[in-house]
Amino acid sequence: PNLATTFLDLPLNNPLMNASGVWCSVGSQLEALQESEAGAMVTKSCTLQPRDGNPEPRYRVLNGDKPWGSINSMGLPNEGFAYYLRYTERHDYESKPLFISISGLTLDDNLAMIDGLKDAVTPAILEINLSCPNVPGKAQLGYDFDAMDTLLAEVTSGYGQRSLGVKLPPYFDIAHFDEAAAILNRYPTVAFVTCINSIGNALAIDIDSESVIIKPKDGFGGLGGDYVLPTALANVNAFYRRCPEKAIIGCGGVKSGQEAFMHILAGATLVQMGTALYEEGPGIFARVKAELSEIMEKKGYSSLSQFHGKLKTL
Ligand SMILES: O=C(O)c1[nH]c(=O)[nH]c(=O)c1Cl
Repeated sequence: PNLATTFLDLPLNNPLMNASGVWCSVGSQLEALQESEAGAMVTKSCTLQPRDGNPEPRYRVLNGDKPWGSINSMGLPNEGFAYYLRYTERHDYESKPLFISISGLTLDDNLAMIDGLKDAVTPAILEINLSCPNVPGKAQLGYDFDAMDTLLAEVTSGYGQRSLGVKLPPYFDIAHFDEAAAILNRYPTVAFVTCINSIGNALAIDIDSESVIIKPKDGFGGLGGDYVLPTALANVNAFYRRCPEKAIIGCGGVKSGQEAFMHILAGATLVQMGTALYEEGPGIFARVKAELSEIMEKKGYSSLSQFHGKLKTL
């Protein structure tokens, strides 16, 4: 079977990539992704200035030996926009496409980063993060539809005719799928939607210590891993159905070829891995590629297009 695909007219060897935030904050990690079997890669969401982020412990896998997922409240630690812009200038675009994720703390910061990017000659693809749940005092843009609309109006005009994408939080209500999609569909240069970011503000408890397990925010943090797969699939399919002109990138609960296959069936063109990558490292891409290929072989599919978005209903 052939795992090759295209995204915004760029060729990819396979549809797998990292989720922003995982294994992509510093040069050594980015180089490891570059060397890995990932079909594409994305940088850690950045702010205009470097940030230390929240106090540790701020990431934990949940339930010890049999982890069902992760909880994190990193707090947007990153090396700052200029660092990632420099990486976009030294990335090997022949080997795989690069996405750059920005998550400005203010509209002005987002516009400043957009301004820095729009003149850049690099073909890095912009993914704007509207869904960081862990910056104390900063509500998620993705849950404030007016603010999201205003940001998209400003950002798309600042970015001109260049295509870009948005990273959305999970939604849990059909009316919210409808409203978010209606906003996105008013911005034709928003060429893709990445669903989902972590399920925000979960709480994990350790009964031995009778305590929370991460330090920031009294233990509240974003949930990833097996726990979020059904919600991730729903968001991928909801936006796939509602935004026929846009590509969907699936993220959430992918740890093997099985979940990658589900995301593609639900409408994802590319598939991101976060928690599973954090735990296994960049070798995961070769493993999941082989597993996806085996599933396709068994089902008689020779290309992704033969089942992409072909989820059946009853
Ligand atoms: O705490 C974080 O850095 C973080 N953590 C997440 O789970 N999603 C995000 O978008 C971000 Cl920005």
